[in-house]
Amino acid sequence: MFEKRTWIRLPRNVVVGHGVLGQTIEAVSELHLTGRPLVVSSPTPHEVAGERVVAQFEDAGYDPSEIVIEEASFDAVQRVIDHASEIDAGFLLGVGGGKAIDITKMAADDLDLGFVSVPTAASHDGIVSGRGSVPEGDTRHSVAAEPPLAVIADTEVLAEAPWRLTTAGCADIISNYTAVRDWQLAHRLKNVHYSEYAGALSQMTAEMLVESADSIKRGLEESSWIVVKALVSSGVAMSIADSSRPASGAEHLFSHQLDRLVPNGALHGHQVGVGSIMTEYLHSGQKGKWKDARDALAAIGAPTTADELGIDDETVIEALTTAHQIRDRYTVLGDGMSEEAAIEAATVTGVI
Ligand SMILES: NC(=O)C1=CN([C@@H]2O[C@H](COP(=O)(O)OP(=O)(O)OC[C@H]3O[C@@H](n4cnc5c(N)ncnc54)[C@H](O)[C@@H]3O)[C@@H](O)[C@H]2O)C=CC1
Ligand SMILES: O=C(CO)COP(=O)(O)O
Ligand SMILES: [Zn+2]
Repeated sequence: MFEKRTWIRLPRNVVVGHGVLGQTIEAVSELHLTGRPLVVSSPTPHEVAGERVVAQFEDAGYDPSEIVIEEASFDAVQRVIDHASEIDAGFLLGVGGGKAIDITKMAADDLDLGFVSVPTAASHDGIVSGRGSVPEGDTRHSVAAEPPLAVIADTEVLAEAPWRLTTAGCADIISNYTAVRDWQLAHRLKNVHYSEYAGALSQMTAEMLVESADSIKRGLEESSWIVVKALVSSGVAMSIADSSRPASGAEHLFSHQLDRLVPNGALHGHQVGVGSIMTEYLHSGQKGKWKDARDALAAIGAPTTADELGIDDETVIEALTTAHQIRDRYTVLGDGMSEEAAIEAATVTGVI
């Protein structure tokens, strides 16, 4: 008997463009979501877009409520769950960067409520994914979460966000190259399930972004359009895989470890970008493609060195040698790098 089964959960409405934040009610009512909307955001996104979303619901006769969270943590998820239960929320909207969106999709999953993703920055590829990424103690959890029923990505809002957020989104996409290489390696060495479709989509997304590098420029709204489409595509790859594997390999483990060592350090996308220069070197050696990764990042103005991340050399080495401990995910780091090997990789690639 044929036993294979797959269940791919994707958004129904992906609304991208100039001023589409003003179409929130339309996008939501088309989904037949009922009850009180709960808008979840973090402090700046609350000012940039959250207030406007709440005002639209008020004008349309809904009875919205809002909660502002400060960080991505299980405590924050619980606060949202408690607030949603208190007000008897009917559905949730996550308005903000990766952290606010992750918290909302995890709370929505627990509450069994619909969730709408409203990114205010093109800084990460969790906009569409059905995964949540949260640190806890010495580890980093990638947990199944509620994928959005709709995405409302207003390119006017995204283009007005600080430029570094957009370059971080580009770097999160460029890191897909090494993430897929790690995934294939884990498939060959550890028989980890590999999805050809998800792997190919993730790689193609990175290729298309790199080919568009000339059009990704500060002050051009078109750039936000290009980047957010890539972020959506990368999230779809994660949804197809039902795992963050297509977009998260050793370069992400390195970044997660940096988050532990230097809380509030550099942006997620910038860290994974620098990580991918070094993990590409580990995959393909000195004459390999690590220079392509570095040049692609440099072309869009993302950091390529520890200095540009604002992180000292010792911390980079500590993160590299301990990254494999973060999570049970086999990558090119294997069972860990020696300090000498880490210094060699970081030095040859010019990261330190
Ligand atoms: N679940 C998933 O599949 C994925 C999750 N992530 C997670 O997302 C997080 C990284 O996302 P980020 O967006 O970099 O972090 P973030 O949510 O902390 O946002 C970065 C900063 O940008 C600010 N910001 C957002 N929109 C703004 C705007 N329009 N104007 C001015 N400032 C604005 C925020 O207030 C924050 O200070 C990490 O926790 C990472 O693990 C990243 C990729 C995929
Ligand atoms: O950041 C991600 C993909 O870009 C998600 O990855 P994690 O599963 O490592 O949190
Ligand atoms: Zn990422």
